[in-house]
Amino acid sequence: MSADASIGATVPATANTDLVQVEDLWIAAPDGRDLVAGVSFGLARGGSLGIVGESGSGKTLTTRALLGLLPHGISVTSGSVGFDGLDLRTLRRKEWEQVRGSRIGAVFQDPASYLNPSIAVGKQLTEVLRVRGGLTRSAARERAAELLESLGLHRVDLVLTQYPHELSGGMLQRVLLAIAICLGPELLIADEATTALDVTVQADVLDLFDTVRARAGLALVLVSHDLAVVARSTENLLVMRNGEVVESGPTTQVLANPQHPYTQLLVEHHDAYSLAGYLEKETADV
Ligand SMILES: Nc1ncnc2c1ncn2[C@@H]1O[C@H](COP(=O)(O)OP(=O)(O)OP(=O)(O)O)[C@@H](O)[C@H]1O
Repeated sequence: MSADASIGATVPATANTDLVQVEDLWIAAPDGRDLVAGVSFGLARGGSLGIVGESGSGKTLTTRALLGLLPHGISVTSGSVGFDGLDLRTLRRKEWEQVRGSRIGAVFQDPASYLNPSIAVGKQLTEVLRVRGGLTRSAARERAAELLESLGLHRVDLVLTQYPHELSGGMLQRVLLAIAICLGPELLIADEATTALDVTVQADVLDLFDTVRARAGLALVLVSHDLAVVARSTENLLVMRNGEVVESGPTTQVLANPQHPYTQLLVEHHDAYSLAGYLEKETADV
């Protein structure tokens, strides 16, 4: 799909055909303090990018800029946030509706807080398919069941009638993922989406990201404090500290052979065993 010329402004044309082009992004707090300072990265269509860094390093704010959802009072002060040739900074509220949730989907750490506790999850999913996807009631129901089944849920007819509190964390994350991908986005943002899950469920959900990406050619931005998670699921990596990118490059290369002292520290303090499997090949190549 190409940029819709009817919404927003386009980013200056370059030879770069990346789906996501973030250039020299600065984000500031209400008191003027810089929270994100000069972050740049690109992400190819169908590609994957991990963002790691300690708490407060600016990972979430960077991805929130891609969703046009910065917390109240926090603003982008300069730089550009390009998506398929569109400058997201110039979108108006109405225009965001054509992008957020449809062309860019997102899943977060606490799926329950993104679902309405008093509405059955099936209704929440079918509403998106009906209202935003234009499907009829019965087509939406059929599509919702299909989607949940493809995301590894069993007895989906029952699940569709259940309320968020009746589902486990892993099931809720699958429901949220179904909502995030049901309109066929080109980009999925996953911000600590597997952090609260136990290790086996976490692996299942990460497998689902792979499946969905392969099936739909989806690009992925994966924010995690866990180096093993990004090592497993992303091709390229940004390491952030104090709002800045201190190191970037192919994930296996950055983690197997970190150049910046901060990345070295992160790798050193990470459970070496959990990283080893993913880095084996790279280490053998170095
Ligand atoms: N609503 C807010 N008001 C003021 N400062 C904020 C707000 N949200 C985030 N910040 C500040 O912005 C900086 C970057 O926050 P951000 O949430 O992007 O970090 P992060 O790397 O995602 O951390 P974590 O891993 O803890 O989620 C931090 O210093 C944080 O305190």
